[in-house]
Amino acid sequence: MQAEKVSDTPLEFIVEYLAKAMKIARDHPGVPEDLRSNLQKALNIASGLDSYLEMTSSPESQPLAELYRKTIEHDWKKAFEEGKTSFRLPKECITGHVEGQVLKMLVRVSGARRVLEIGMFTGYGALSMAEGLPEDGRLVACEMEPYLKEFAQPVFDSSPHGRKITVKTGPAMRSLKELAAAGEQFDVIFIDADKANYINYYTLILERNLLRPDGIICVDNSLFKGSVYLPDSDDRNGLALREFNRTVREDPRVEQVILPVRDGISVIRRAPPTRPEGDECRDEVFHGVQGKSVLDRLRLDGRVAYVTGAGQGIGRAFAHALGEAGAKVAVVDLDDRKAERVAQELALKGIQSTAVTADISKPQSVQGMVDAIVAKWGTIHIGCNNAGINMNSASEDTSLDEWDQTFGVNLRGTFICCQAAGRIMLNQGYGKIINTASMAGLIVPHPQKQLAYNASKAGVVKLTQTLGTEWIDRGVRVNCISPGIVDTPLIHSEELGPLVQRWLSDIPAGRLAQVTDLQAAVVYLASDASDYMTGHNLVIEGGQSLW
Ligand SMILES: C[S@@+](CC[C@H](N)C(=O)[O-])C[C@H]1O[C@@H](n2cnc3c(N)ncnc32)[C@H](O)[C@@H]1O
Repeated sequence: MQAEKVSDTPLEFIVEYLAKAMKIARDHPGVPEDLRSNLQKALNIASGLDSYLEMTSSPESQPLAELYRKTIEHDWKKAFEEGKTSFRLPKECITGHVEGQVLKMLVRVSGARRVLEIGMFTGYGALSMAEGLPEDGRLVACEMEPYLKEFAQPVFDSSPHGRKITVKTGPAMRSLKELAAAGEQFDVIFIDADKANYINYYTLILERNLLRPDGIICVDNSLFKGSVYLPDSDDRNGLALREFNRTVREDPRVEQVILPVRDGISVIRRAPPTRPEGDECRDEVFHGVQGKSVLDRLRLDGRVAYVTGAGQGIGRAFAHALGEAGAKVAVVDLDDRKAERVAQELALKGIQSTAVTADISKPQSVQGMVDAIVAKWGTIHIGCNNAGINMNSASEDTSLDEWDQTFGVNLRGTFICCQAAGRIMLNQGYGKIINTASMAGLIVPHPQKQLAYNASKAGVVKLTQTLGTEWIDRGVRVNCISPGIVDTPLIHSEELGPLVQRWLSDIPAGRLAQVTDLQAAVVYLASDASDYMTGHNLVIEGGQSLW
């Protein structure tokens, strides 16, 4: 038999009292109809809210639903009587669907990688937040009762996110001190244990730097059934929360808002440091350039980029990287289906993208590409001239046709793109051009023969140096990236495949480059963080050119 539901949140109390008032109004014929009708309206609004929030929040995962069911069905009284728990834990302790979704959302939108929970109970909140963490994210849950760790672990094990969770049993204060002593720091901390200790947890978190700058503390039950604002309340926990909320409100190190979800969730953000006295700290090193941290300076929000040869391989990886950093991306390729496919991939990730077909060896085609992008997005800020070709032949056999074709795309084509996009950029006084050169412009990769490719890529480096210095005073930076041997389908051809083992012995890093090894470089060169860099050849080859 289901136990009668006990009111636990301000809203549940409102519903309970309205329902009682309504019953009285119904039972007393003398109550004016108007009063009855208004009471009913208030009751309808209040009693429908929680179930509506539940219904409209994204559904919980199967392991979360299982955890909820297991928790609600468990006999907590018996567990206490049998000495399995040191307190009688009410099942209402559980965070539940809507609050779990709020926590997961906060973890996701803040980009958190490390989360700390103080007071895990059966792990609903922990698993919700773990679901919001990236693959390599980590959550430490502090819980007094070893019994609860045993209770939660099988469900954690059934979830693909459970392995992100480590449970530390024992008093939370002791665990926090251990974590601080080990130099641990968290992006999000959820406080949901013994209310009287909230203030001590909060103080320790800030004083021992357990929360990273700009990190978030969430606090559960911060409205404590309304007793934090009811003048006649003498509930000990409610009064502790009232004092806690007031202290946080007056703490200049943080900013706070309380969301009236369930029993109240405080969201507390650790504010950026206030300007200290003394000249040495009042600079951009301390406060960031225009107040932006180094990671924020790598963002490309609002920028318009194109990448040629973006239908596959390195170009596709560049297109994804620029889009992930916030840019709108024109995916340019000779093959319209490939361009379209990559543009769709970007769109799936919520990146604004467009597919453009162009042959970069043809000036009119390149002009068409530039015009199409400008017509769509108004300008171009970032040009990645990446398309290139490579035909292998011994130098004595290299035909002029092969030479011309290779140079036509790799060097002449790159110049055509630089010039067409550069005109737009010079005109607006801002631009970032990133050309794809090659390690082959520095050393002579062997044993394969590729004279035209090597010479054309060496030309790309000189083109980059020349444009980079000629245009920098008008706001246009031109740099290039020289990848080593990249693991793309091209090198697994019948001709080149057998050479892979041989190449590996020439690479200090002991492996080929993956296209993802190049992604951060293109974002850096496209961003304001690299504004003082121009004409540079950024070599990413696992050390191969140094041996
Ligand atoms: C409200 S429940 C936590 C609910 C949980 N966050 C969830 O998502 O379902 C509070 C938990 O804090 C634990 N707790 C209470 N005092 C503690 C302390 N001093 N140290 C560690 N855990 C404590 C209790 O055992 C209980 O499991």
